[in-house]
Amino acid sequence: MRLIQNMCTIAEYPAPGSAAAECCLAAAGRRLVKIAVVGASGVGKTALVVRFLTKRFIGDYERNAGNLYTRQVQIEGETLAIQVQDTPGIQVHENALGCSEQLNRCIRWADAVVMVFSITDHKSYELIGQLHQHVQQLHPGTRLPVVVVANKADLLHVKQVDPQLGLQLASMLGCLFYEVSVSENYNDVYNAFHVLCKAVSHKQQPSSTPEKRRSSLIPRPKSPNMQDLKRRFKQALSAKVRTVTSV
Ligand SMILES: Nc1nc2c(ncn2[C@@H]2O[C@H](COP(=O)(O)OP(=O)(O)OP(=O)(O)O)[C@@H](O)[C@H]2O)c(=O)[nH]1
Repeated sequence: MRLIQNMCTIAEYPAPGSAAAECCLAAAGRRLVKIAVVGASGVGKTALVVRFLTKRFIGDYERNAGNLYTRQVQIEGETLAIQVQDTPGIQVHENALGCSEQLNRCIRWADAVVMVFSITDHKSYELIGQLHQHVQQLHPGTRLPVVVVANKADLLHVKQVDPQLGLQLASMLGCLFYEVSVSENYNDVYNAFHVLCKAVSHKQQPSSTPEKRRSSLIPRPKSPNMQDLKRRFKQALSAKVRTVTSV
């Protein structure tokens, strides 16, 4: 995709996890948050990513081959570098997800995932449960932050999925949920990404949680005075020697 090349905050990178991309960010001294955007074809993944990165809605795109972009965000006073990986649309073959190795690599690479469906496409909604399971399988032993996004909220007249169902599904899966219209509202799009960045940032810095910070401020009990300990040890020893000699 060429349309955002003129944005100085955005750069295209050759591949997720490529040494070149990560070196750049490391050199800038930024912590890095990696987000993959996944979902069925045509649900608005590219439109969502471009809206988040440029604030603009651009109606038509080439079919996505999977592009990676980066920008900086402010999270709780810290500037983080975030990389957003747009991915090709997922197909379903006889009830099984058709995930390419390229897509699996993107999911493994990610610190967090945005799962998009369109309220105008019931099949794209049905795919979310399976997709969530697939993501968890690719990240065994960790709870990856995931946001479910119901897009095209402006197209109510051709709605096939009640957004309420999306909310129910997301809470059943333990994910956050945002209903957005990429074409009409930037703030909801921004919030969906922002909340993910925050979740990852907290995960990356477990020692800076408020509980930990608080506990480090509580004064520790003072250790017993060494001189006092030595004196008591000597006393106990000489008492024992006295007992033995008196027998
Ligand atoms: N009305 C409306 N159209 C949208 C919205 N978001 C995306 N679209 C349109 O939906 C179509 C598909 O959008 P894309 O962003 O290309 O979808 P995609 O999921 O990246 O598609 P693939 O590249 O095939 O996986 C485009 O014509 C967009 O303009 C929205 O919020 N409202």
